[in-house]
Amino acid sequence: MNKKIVLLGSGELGKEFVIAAQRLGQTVIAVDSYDNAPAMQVADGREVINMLDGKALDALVAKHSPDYIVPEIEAIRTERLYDYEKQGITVIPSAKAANFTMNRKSIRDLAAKDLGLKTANYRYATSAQELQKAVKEVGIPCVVKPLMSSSGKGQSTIKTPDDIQRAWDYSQEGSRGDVAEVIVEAFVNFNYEITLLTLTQHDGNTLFCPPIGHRQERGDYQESWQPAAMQEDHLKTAQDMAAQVTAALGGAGIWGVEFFIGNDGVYFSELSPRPHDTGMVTLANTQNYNEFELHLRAVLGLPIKEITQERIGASAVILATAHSENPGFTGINTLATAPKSDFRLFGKPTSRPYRRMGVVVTYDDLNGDITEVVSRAKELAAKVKTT
Ligand SMILES: Nc1ncnc2c1ncn2[C@@H]1O[C@H](COP(=O)(O)OP(=O)(O)OP(=O)(O)O)[C@@H](O)[C@H]1O
Ligand SMILES: NCC(=O)N[C@@H]1O[C@H](COP(=O)([O-])[O-])[C@@H](O)[C@H]1O
Ligand SMILES: [Mg+2]
Repeated sequence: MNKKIVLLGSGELGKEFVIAAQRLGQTVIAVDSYDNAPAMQVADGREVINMLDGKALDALVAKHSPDYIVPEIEAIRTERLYDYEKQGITVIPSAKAANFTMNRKSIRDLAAKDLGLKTANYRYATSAQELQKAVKEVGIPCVVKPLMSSSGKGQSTIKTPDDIQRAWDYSQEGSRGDVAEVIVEAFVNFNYEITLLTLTQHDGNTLFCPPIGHRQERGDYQESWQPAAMQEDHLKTAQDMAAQVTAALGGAGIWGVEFFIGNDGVYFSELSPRPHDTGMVTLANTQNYNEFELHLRAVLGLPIKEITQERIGASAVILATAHSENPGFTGINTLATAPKSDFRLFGKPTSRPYRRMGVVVTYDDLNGDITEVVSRAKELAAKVKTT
């Protein structure tokens, strides 16, 4: 069963996915907009194209005629994926999932309006003037995000009316794709937030990983841990919502479904139809299969009967501090000698401030102390500096 997979996006998440695929003898062509991206370094082949260019995507798919197309980022001309599905290529998890999640409007309207899930109150705006009006309607504080962006790019919080113009300008700098529109969401004063990794399978058996807690700065994750302590009824509510939204989008794979938990219950935030950055905590072997192995097995249609928690764990990111064409690290020996921990350096060929360059994972056995495991991950990550 050697299958050919075209991976659209070749960052750190793709790299671990390719490693999982290689271990089961699959062939992967890794694609991104720049050469020597992390996943390319371990794949069978590579292509450098602009994935927002439909013609370039068509040519790539025609050239390789893969069994599977696995999107790894959002910035893809996802409308084209429906056609590839019609040609008999399996898009993971489905063309609809990739298409709806690339634009915050489609996924938010599906969740809030069609499925009636609880979300932050929200409006859309296509100009600074419309944003003024939208902010009045949802109230201050509120969060502004480009419809097409990820990892917090172009995202900011409005705390006073004076912030509105700046939030608009910032959203336009951080937006990728060709849409100028933003979503403005009421600020949810949550107690904590989680990612619920959800596995959908061809046989209809949907499974959930233990919830992952995480902390964000500038809209980007800093640490994550598993399991996140949670009230049983909140977990059940989140699982129900995750089952509904993944069923509406269709297909098999791992999904990172994000929730805020406040005093007034569980809010659906957004989801990735692919491995999630906060799910890198599973690289600490917290589960019988990490999120990348789960994704690969779901892609190949290998049945997963259960997901079990084997350890507790945490992850903390290693971020670059400066622009470099030849990034390096100091402090790696400290990581190498630390007990109950491991790390990844992604091999990104260039750095810019706040670019994620690596990750530290820590773990303990099931009766360990999660707070201690998280502090250890943070302390270790802080010992590494990029040069
Ligand atoms: N309405 C909100 N109220 C309070 N906090 C929010 C709200 N929206 C976003 N945040 C905070 O910002 C973080 C990033 O937001 P979101 O997940 O929407 O951005 P993103 O760019 O899609 O990030 P990623 O691609 O990494 O998941 C959230 O995890 C949360 O901490
Ligand atoms: N929140 C989404 C996320 O974490 N995506 C991961 O980051 C890479 C882009 O990194 P880069 O911006 O450093 O090239 C993506 O390719 C994916 O692996
Ligand atoms: Mg998010």
